[in-house]
Amino acid sequence: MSAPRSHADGLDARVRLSRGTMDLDVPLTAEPGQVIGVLGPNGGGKTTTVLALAGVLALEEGHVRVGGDVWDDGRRRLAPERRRVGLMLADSLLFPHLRAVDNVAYGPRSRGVDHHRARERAHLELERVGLADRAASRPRELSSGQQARVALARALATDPALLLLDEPLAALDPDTRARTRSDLAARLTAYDGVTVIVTHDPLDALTLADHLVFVEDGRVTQSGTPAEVLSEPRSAYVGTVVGLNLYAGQGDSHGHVTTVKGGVVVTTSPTEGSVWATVPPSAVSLHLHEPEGSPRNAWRLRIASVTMQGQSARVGLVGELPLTAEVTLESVTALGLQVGQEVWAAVKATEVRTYPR
Ligand SMILES: Nc1ncnc2c1ncn2[C@@H]1O[C@H](COP(=O)(O)OP(=O)(O)OP(=O)(O)O)[C@@H](O)[C@H]1O
Repeated sequence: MSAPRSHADGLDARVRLSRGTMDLDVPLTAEPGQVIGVLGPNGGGKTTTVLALAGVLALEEGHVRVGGDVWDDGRRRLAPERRRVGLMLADSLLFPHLRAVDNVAYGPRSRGVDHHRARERAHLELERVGLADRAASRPRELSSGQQARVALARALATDPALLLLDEPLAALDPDTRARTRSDLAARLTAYDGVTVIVTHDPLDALTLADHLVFVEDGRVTQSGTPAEVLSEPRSAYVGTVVGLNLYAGQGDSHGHVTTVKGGVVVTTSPTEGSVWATVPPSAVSLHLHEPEGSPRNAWRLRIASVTMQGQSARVGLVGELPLTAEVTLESVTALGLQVGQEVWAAVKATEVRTYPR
């Protein structure tokens, strides 16, 4: 029987360093085979974390241990080229004059593997990303999605214990992105090292990662499985990513939550004390007049934005309670919704969830 896998065999890191005005302190642990999705707003510290794991930036404190090897202990740092690490960025950074197979073989070659074995390995890695028949193509003869797959093959050709993907799909158009995302997911399933993927795209994170870590202003604001994060977001940014209206507030035993900005939300599932309250945008209905039958939640708000999304529209509302509503296109037309207009927004108390903050 094989020994159970643990963080000691995978990634065990606490990345502490300052960069400019940012003070970064990010713990990250993962078992072999796990995919960690790192998300966060611009400037939050995601790329800095990746650069520290790769060894490009030194830790000031903390540690990076991978597969039981110490890569950085805050005093001594293993050079990037001596780490078993694979890196893939938004720009695939392929050598334009080299064929795909030689681009992939470059990694093992630069680590001392002989020419023949490096090329053999490169062919195998190209086959694993579905590009066996494009080995002789140069980057300019490949589509953007194929170039991304060559970059992935190159990152994996050195048998990294840690694979770092920083916005790997960001440069692709939406169709190519969707296809490459599923190719990437398939390849990662067969990879037994730890993967850390930095992304802005919730879909990338939810489809590729089995654990999410949100980094905002140098700190982890939430971490958990996608299901945990989806059901209980714990920062305004996470709320936006998972597409829920999220309010911090104080709850009482009668189901009233007074939000920190002053608005009141009523729920049938009260939690007392410091709470988060969520309202799904699809649960918000909009009306020109005060809704009858007095729903427990009705606010008079002003429309700040209307964005079409397929067959529905997202309506941004401001006032005593900032709110996003998702309504049908028919409602937009029937109500004649326009930016600047005042409307009533109603939400059933049964649709409001609360949980401790
Ligand atoms: N070379 C640098 N010198 C000084 N400060 C820097 C440097 N690079 C980044 N920073 C600062 O470090 C912080 C984190 O940057 P980082 O690139 O890690 O963020 P990020 O989360 O990856 O953002 P983005 O999503 O925009 O790529 C930022 O506030 C930035 O101002």
